[in-house]
Amino acid sequence: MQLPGQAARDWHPRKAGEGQGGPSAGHGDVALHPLPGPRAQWGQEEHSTTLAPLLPCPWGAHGHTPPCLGGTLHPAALCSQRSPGEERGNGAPRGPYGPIRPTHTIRVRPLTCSETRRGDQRVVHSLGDGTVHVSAARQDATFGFSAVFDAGDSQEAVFEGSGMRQLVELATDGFSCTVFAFGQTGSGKTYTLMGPLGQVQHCPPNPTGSWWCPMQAVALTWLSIRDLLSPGPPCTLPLRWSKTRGFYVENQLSVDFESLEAIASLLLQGSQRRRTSAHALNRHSSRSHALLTIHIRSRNQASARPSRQGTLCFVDLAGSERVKETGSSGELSIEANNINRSLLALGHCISMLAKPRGKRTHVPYRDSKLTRLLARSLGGSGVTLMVACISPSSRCLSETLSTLHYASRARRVTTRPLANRKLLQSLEEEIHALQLENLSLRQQLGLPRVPMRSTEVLGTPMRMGAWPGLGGRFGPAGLHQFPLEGQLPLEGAPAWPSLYGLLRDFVVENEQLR
Ligand SMILES: Nc1ncnc2c1ncn2[C@@H]1O[C@H](COP(=O)(O)OP(=O)(O)OP(=O)(O)O)[C@@H](O)[C@H]1O
Repeated sequence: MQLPGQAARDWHPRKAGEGQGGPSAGHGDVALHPLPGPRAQWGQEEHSTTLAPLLPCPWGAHGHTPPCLGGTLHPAALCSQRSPGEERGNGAPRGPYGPIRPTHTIRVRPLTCSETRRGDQRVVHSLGDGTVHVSAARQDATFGFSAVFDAGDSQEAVFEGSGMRQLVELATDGFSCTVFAFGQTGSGKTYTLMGPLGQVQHCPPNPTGSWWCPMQAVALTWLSIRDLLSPGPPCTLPLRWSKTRGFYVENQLSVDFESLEAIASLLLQGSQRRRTSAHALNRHSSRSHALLTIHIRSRNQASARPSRQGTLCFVDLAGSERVKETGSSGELSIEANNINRSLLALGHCISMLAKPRGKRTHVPYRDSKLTRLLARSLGGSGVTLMVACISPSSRCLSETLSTLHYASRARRVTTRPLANRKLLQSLEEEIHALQLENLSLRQQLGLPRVPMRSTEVLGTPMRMGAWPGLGGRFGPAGLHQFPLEGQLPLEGAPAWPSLYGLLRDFVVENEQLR
């Protein structure tokens, strides 16, 4: 299949599930870094918006080093902006990396031309240090978040300061990562995820062809799910559930890329397929939620090392709308009600997830298509970054306050990230090889042998179940009793060891011995 005007060699569509088991031939030059791209239609009003996606290059940070040697890949990196003690619930069960709270970032957009013309006051101010102040008669309030970006901050500042870069690095290491943009209509969600003109850079090619990144994109309304990458007339796709995959969209088109231009072009066409309408607050208001998923897979066939398979999902939620303020009527007002309905369902899930584990009852994921698809990102094994977008205008005050309260509530939600099983296996192999090498270096230098750190016998690759603390709970030592993605450790399970930390220790020791 080929999109109009798109060179066939540039992209390679597949239905979801086709050829997902391993790297496909010839799709190596995938680049997910901002590049100059054509003008996008997702959210243009007074400011021009273009495809300058906040999608960095997966191999840029550490693509040619063994997994995790770069030292920046621990999910704790995402916690660095949090206050002490926030990361771990008291006595809460831990994943391999401990419970993680989604990082919460606020982005305040500039006043638009029409707001300035109308004489709207600027009532939202960043006070620095992750604090945002809303000042208005009788409604003064200050909120604290991981980071706050003001009207003058660039896309790059948001990318670097919000933790998005670490998120991408985690995705390249096998984690399931999600970036949510939410907020009132016209608050800059699409702009934040897609970016402005001229802020894109050239991305280095993927020289070893070691990554393979099929991409999928859907638009969701209350009633239907549509493929944004599939050419031809729009058709509704079914939402299914399976034990292994959880909720997923059936027959979704998956597109492989060989160049960033191809991604930019396809995103542009995808964005044009997403329905937008004009109302009083946004001339190009999105009438659906958009989910863009990039499956990041390494293609390390030569070493026969298991490949890493992470995902990076960008969720551009449709904005909440007060029909009185947007002036919507007819079909537009029905759409607005449906958007609000699905955002309410999302809010209910977040409220429930934000409760302490003991007090949590049923999380109503099944209440909407949106919450079904986001179930894993919200409370499961993924790493999530939430960007709340707000308008600084006095006219939007009540919506702004409600977004900030919503974001504060969402801060209490934790997830327990699990990298995929293959990655963990490859980490263990890496640790084992280093351990042997260090031992032999010690012998050559006449240094004493250090005690082994696990129960394994030298010469036998370490097994996941062999780590202290794992055997008792998840099965006998020496067996692969690692929970699958989505299967979370049980309440009260012993702390999981940090393979990353151990690997880093061995690398440091190795460097010293050399
Ligand atoms: N940080 C920013 N800097 C400059 N312009 C911005 C910024 N954020 C948003 N804008 C402009 O504000 C307008 C609305 O932005 P956008 O369409 O991204 O909002 P939205 O939240 O996605 O709206 P909706 O929910 O209605 O789709 C656009 O014209 C966009 O270019």
